[in-house]
Amino acid sequence: MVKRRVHVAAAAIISNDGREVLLARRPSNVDHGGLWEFPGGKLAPYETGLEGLKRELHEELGVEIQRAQPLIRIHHEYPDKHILLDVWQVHEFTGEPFGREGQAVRWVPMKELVNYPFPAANLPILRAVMLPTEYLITGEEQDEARFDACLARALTEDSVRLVQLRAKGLDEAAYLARAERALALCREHGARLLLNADPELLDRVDADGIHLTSERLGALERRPITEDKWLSASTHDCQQLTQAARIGCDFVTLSPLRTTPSHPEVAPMGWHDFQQMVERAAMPVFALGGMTRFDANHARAVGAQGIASIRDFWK
Ligand SMILES: Nc1nc2c([nH]c(=O)n2[C@H]2C[C@H](O)[C@@H](COP(=O)(O)OP(=O)(O)OP(=O)(O)O)O2)c(=O)[nH]1
Ligand SMILES: [Mg+2]
Repeated sequence: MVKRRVHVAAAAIISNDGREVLLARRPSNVDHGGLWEFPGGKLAPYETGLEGLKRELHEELGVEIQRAQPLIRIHHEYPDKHILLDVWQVHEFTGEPFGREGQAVRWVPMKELVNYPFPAANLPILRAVMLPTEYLITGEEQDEARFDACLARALTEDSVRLVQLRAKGLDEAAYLARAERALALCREHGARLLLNADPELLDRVDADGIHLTSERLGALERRPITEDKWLSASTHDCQQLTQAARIGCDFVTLSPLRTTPSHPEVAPMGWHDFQQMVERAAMPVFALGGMTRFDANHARAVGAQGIASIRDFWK
């Protein structure tokens, strides 16, 4: 049987305060009936994703999109069809949303999203909705006071909300001490902290998750931490992306996009290859390697979650 290919545009509509997202419930008489979804629907012939989304949100909710940005694209095999979910983050709209087709519609706090039953393809969308566009990786720093000052600056002035504590030069005791201070700073600013360390360290510091080096990623058979924590990993090629999906990573970095002073010997992949790999990855991907915040829009446009960087944030 040749499967039908269906291109669906869907919207993550975020409330003004950034805390809630709008969900709709699929009627009981359609496929995936009774499950919750991000409003949207199938594209008409020759429609682009954004055109189709505008039409669907008008038809289903009575709202007009003013500003939207690509969030994530997911290819998913259902038993009867191959579906491309083309998800947009809607930042601004006019009109008061209501279920024009009789469907239930509800604003749901981000934290409660995981309690709603969704179609199987939707898990990566939940991850993407909760993630910011920028992922800070901490710089190698000898001096603890300087470390604290750099992190505090990035959290306040750059409004960074996702931090990876990378400190290859520290022994375990020094790493743990730094992690405790970094965690306190992150909590103060509502940011999440992932430890680039042995997953077992999460028993010692109650951080928000673990970032795996590609070496740790390759050695794992299964997800090393519980579902309530976040798991990210460093990847550089398709094989590592597949491994990250296999062990249930929530998101990844993919590098090096450009040549960087820290890894001058590694050939950069460039935007073309990056885009092709991101398109096949069913999880949020941060572009890494010579990235600055000025690259974030372009990263989004080619399907990424955003950018990860040390140098652009560490000053
Ligand atoms: N809108 C939407 N569809 C989703 C999500 N997750 C998911 O697997 N799907 C699937 C379910 C359907 O097979 C397909 C969307 O088709 P649909 O039936 O809603 O299409 P439509 O709104 O154009 O409705 P219709 O006029 O064809 O009845 O995508 C999601 O979060 N939102
Ligand atoms: Mg629909």
